[in-house]
Amino acid sequence: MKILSISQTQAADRYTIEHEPIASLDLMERAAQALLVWFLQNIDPARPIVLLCGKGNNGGDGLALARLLRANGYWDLRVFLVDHKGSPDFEANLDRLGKDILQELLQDQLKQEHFPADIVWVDALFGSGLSRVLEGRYAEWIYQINERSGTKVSIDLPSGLMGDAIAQTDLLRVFKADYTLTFQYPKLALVHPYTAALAGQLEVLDIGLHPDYLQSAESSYSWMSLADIQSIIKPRKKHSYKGDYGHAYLLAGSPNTMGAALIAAEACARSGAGLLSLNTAKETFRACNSRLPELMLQERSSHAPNLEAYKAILCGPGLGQDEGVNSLLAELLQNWQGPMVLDADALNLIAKNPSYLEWANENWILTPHPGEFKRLLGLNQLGPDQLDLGIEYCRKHQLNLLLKGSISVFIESDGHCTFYDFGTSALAKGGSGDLLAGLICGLLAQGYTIKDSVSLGLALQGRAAQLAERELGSAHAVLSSDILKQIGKAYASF
Ligand SMILES: NC(=O)C1=CN([C@@H]2O[C@H](COP(=O)(O)OP(=O)(O)OC[C@H]3O[C@@H](n4cnc5c(N)ncnc54)[C@H](O)[C@@H]3O)[C@@H](O)[C@H]2O)[C@@H](O)CC1
Ligand SMILES: [K+]
Repeated sequence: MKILSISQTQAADRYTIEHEPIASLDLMERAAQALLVWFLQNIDPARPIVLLCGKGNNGGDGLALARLLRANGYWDLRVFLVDHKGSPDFEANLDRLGKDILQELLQDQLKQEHFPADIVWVDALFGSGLSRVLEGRYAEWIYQINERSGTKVSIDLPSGLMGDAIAQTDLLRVFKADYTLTFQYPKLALVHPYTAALAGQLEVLDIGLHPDYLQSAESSYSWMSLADIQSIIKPRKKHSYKGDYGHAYLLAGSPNTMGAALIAAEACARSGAGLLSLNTAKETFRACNSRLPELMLQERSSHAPNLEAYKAILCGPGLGQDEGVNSLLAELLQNWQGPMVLDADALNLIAKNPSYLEWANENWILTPHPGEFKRLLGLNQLGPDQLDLGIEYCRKHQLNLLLKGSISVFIESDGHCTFYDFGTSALAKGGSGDLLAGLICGLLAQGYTIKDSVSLGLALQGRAAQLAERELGSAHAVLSSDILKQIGKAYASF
């Protein structure tokens, strides 16, 4: 699914209104119906709800939703208005709403009034029409509400977030949503690593914008959903043997950090790779054999072996950064032309030796977490320009980079970005990155393309984590070892 700019978003609305055709007010009603369905599925009608409505069409959505909520049994409703005059669709919806639940939003109201702790705040102040940072009473309201408890739901965009003007965002002047219900497709600010956390959990609601516009619109950003994954998976053939599924080669582990290598190796094997060799420290062989007897072990030396037999390589998990490892890595980077995942210590060594990037090519996939990303790019902190800097880095060195996070971004060597929201909080633990790197390497070994390996790897990791969480009852308790055991069920779930 493409991610469109705000001007394209506005054009998509106009195109739909003209070509479906549909009246703008009816399109707003369709949007409100989609919002209502989400509320019916997620919010108990007994809870108190306050809707904050601006005077543009985002406020109009809020008014239309308030009317539909009321008609569907949500009785404890209040609507705060910032103005009675606004866009035509806002005013039309204002006329349709019972006056008894309307109230003017006063300057200090949110600060002074008592609101119950289980309240649901609906933010319909600003959506895609926001053109500058919030100031004055708007900034004050956002500040006051962010201090309040309750469940916070934003319509289309959290107010204060400019859909695609990331650099202009003031993080302290944005409504901090628990859920953002956005229309038709995500906007860049909802998935961008600098601002995504402000949107909370993202829900994309289909409001039937015209498919012809969406198809023809150009964008270098896209969004992948789990529904897109099934078509990627290659079935395993009955008449096949291990050689059909590729031989993966792992350069990973050292005596103190074998766990990372073993997690990556097991993930690689469970992804379906036919054969798996691990180049690691000799003194760990006994542990490797007992934990994963499927492994073929190769004693570490400071020279790379003949790599002809292998289809894909993973370097990094638990590798360490000593001189022997460094020269072995350099040799691999220089000589191997096939698909390769570079993670953890391999990234740290590249950050220390930027000249290695001269050997980079389109088969490299760097998989940094934000700390490693900072080191690779030589940044002190990650600001609003982090994605642009990542794109520049990939284009310059002609490599691919997966920036891992609660929403991960895959930047291809041509600068195209794909965003993935497949993670769960169970993955916020050591071992998750090793597991993902192993999955991607195993998929590459089986002949999946670079992009498909990344997409399927993230999907398997995310789904397996969800399944482990369900089995154990809580995200807190999930370990990488639990996630590894769910990879089979994750495959079956697509
Ligand atoms: N037919 C359509 O175009 C549809 C629009 N929809 C809704 O319409 C929204 C966009 O509506 P609008 O374009 O009216 O824009 P908004 O409702 O986001 O707000 C625009 C208003 O805010 C003012 N404004 C902008 N920045 C400001 C600032 N920093 N401080 C104070 N005022 C500021 C503008 O002058 C304008 O009056 C979408 O986000 C979505 O919620 C949906 O109803 C779906 C259909
Ligand atoms: K909003």
